[in-house]
Amino acid sequence: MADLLPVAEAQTRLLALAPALPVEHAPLREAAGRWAAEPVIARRTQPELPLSAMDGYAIRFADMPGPWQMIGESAAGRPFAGEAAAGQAVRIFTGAALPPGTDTVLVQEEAARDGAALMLDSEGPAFLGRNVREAGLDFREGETLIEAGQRLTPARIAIAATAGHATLPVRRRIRIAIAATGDELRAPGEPLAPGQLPESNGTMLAAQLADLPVDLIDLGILPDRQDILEAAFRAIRADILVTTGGASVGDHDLVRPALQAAGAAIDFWKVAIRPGKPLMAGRLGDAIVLGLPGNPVSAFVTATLFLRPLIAHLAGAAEPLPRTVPAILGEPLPANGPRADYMRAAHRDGRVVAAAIQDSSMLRTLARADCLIVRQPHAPAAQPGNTVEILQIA
Ligand SMILES: Nc1nc2c(c(=O)[nH]1)N[C@H]1C(S)=C(S)[C@@H](COP(=O)(O)OP(=O)(O)OC[C@H]3O[C@@H](n4cnc5c(N)ncnc54)[C@H](O)[C@@H]3O)O[C@H]1N2
Ligand code: MOO
Repeated sequence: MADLLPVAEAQTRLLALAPALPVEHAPLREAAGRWAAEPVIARRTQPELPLSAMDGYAIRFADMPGPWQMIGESAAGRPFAGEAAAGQAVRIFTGAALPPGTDTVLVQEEAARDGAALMLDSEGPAFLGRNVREAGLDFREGETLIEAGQRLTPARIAIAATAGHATLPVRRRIRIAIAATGDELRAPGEPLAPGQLPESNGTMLAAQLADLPVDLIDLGILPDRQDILEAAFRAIRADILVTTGGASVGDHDLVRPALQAAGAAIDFWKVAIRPGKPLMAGRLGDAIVLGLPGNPVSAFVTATLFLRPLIAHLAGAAEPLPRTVPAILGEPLPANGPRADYMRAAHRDGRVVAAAIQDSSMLRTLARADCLIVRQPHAPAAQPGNTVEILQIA
């Protein structure tokens, strides 16, 4: 197994092939799901003024227990114009600015009204500042709200909007060409002659990348012909070329020779991983090439561990690799061999159980799985109740 590259080393070498893509300023809705290319700094303080957290009455706490004289109203976006003096109160609503002279909000459920007179109907606010959101409670102008390399999640898009940004700095979108290879493949739904098979890897990969900032170039199904593969690879104008199939050692596994004939420099081929051993990576002109194995489960696992991280890295992610989480094993596992194993598994009664058959051609076990149990090379046998690391996939 000396010729098989450990998974972590292969990931490091793949990411090292990636250039730094240019930064652009994308409108917030287009920036969502991408990664901040620079820190995002607050351009304003939130809230800018003390605001009421409840519907009720703005009062001075020193006037407790009342009564008060009502002098006006403050609503969100329509603040009270004047200032409250001792003994005065202002009707106020959630999100409205606290009128000058007041410091506390009496919620309306604890108050009684008689015309312009306001009285307590229970104990009232317990302390000065009750039900008031102080200026700067959320954040202050100049504070860093999002670090460079963090993903622009829905919450981070919202805070950027609140902080005064209409656009955010992100790496430009990534152009990715996907080619399935194999004479036996036909587009999904097409009639099949004996020995033919519906193409599924291209569709699966597109689905696996649906949440990433990529523009797909679909090269469709390429035949097992080195000259045709080479011509197709030469014509690529993309940041990443992904192929599936033809990566192994058979007479019809022509992706590597075709890439080399097209001028590609292969950085590595074959990784100590199951499934997915014949994975290859390299450069073809300006493009990074990733050759995934053809077995559907192998393509899925290597896309999870290599293709998605490569895209995240190009897109500016500080932490592009998928993160495992601990889980409790429900059934025993045998000792592992020399390759890291990513076993299709599912949660059952709060524990994870690996599928009985781990064949890399079987989409049914993959479709039933909600996680992959990660077994390090030479991991000893594991028993129910042991903690294992998993990658969530559904
Ligand atoms: N003598 C050896 N044989 C094999 C080795 C080896 O080391 N020595 N490695 C095995 C491993 S591990 C894998 S994984 C496979 C993958 O090889 P390839 O990348 O060359 O894959 P293909 O032979 O082209 O296809 C494998 C299998 O998957 C089906 N397939 C391919 N593409 C698609 C697609 N786009 N959609 C659906 N199904 C696809 C294809 O029909 C084959 O059944 O090699 C082992 N062999
Ligand atoms: O390692 Mo290959 O990916 O199963 O069968």
